[in-house]
Amino acid sequence: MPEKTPVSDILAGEAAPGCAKKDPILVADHVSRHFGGLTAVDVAHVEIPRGSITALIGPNGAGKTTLFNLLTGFDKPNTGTWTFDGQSLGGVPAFKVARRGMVRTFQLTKALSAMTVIENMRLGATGQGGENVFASVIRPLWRGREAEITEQAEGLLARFKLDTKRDDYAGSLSGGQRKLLEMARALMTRPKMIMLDEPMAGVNPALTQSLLEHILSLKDDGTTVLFVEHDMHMVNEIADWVIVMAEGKVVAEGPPSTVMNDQAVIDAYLGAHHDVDLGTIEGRLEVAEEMDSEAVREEAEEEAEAAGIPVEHATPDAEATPAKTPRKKPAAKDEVTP
Ligand SMILES: Nc1ncnc2c1ncn2[C@@H]1O[C@H](COP(=O)(O)OP(=O)(O)OP(=O)(O)O)[C@@H](O)[C@H]1O
Repeated sequence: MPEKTPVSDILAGEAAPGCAKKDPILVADHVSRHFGGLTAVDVAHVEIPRGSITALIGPNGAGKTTLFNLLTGFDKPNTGTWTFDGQSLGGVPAFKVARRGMVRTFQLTKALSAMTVIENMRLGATGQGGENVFASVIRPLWRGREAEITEQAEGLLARFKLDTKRDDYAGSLSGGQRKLLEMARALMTRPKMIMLDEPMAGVNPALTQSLLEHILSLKDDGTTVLFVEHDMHMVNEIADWVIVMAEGKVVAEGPPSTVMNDQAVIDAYLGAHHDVDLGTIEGRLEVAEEMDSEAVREEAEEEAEAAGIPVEHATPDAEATPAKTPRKKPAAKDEVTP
């Protein structure tokens, strides 16, 4: 398994929102997207380091998925320019973005679930997300390349241990197997950079380690990985670099060990928990658990001690829910856990 990339290999100067990288594969400037009166994304500048694993984190509604959609050509920005591997990509449609080496994964749609695993893989060769299945099937790219595409697909299925599922309907796969299929089909275009949208959502905890290893193996192959994830344990475990968004902007950047204790990050998460009573120690501990943040946890525990409240009392289910276990986002409705 690859070691974490040292910060000195990633960073060109000081770690700060929008900071320069030594070898960025993606550089974006003034990217904004408005939905009516709502500003979903308003990123002044961001750089993604080549050959590393970068996590994009932030509270719900921070704009992470919208930014993914913009950069990969699945949505159009109101303003902004960006380059990928030195080439301008603004305004380039999604399937061409994929051919230039940048792909994103998609949760399996109904149409894709009704196709077999191998058909999904063949479709991945077109760089389509799955919304326009029938148009992509007839793309001229197919002609004369079917045997080659099938061979490549079978190789990837073997790598992701899905070869025994080759002719099963994708909809019959477990949550973890679906995530592997999403990753495998994205690799059909042999991308330089892969963008994973919540790779851990809906995955049985027993399969998370194997999924993490598959993601690390992408880096081992020299592929740049950018992923959106709410599972902070995963972020700590595999990310070399973390970019934090809140209210459409990049609010912090750095290696996982420092970002989780950054005041701007803590504020962004705390501010997002309107449903949690942050005036209580229980509320603070709940947020600490979600962020996997020692700093927030220690602060809340100190407060509990000062107030003479035993921490076990402040967290009645502390034993049932170990502090290091982050809360998971619920699985998508159509996902079946193994
Ligand atoms: N097509 C759309 N039409 C209107 N508003 C949208 C649309 N897509 C996203 N938004 C809004 O833009 C904001 C950013 O959403 P986005 O899904 O990018 O956030 P996110 O950080 O990915 O959130 P989550 O972690 O919950 O997936 C939200 O307020 C969302 O409601």
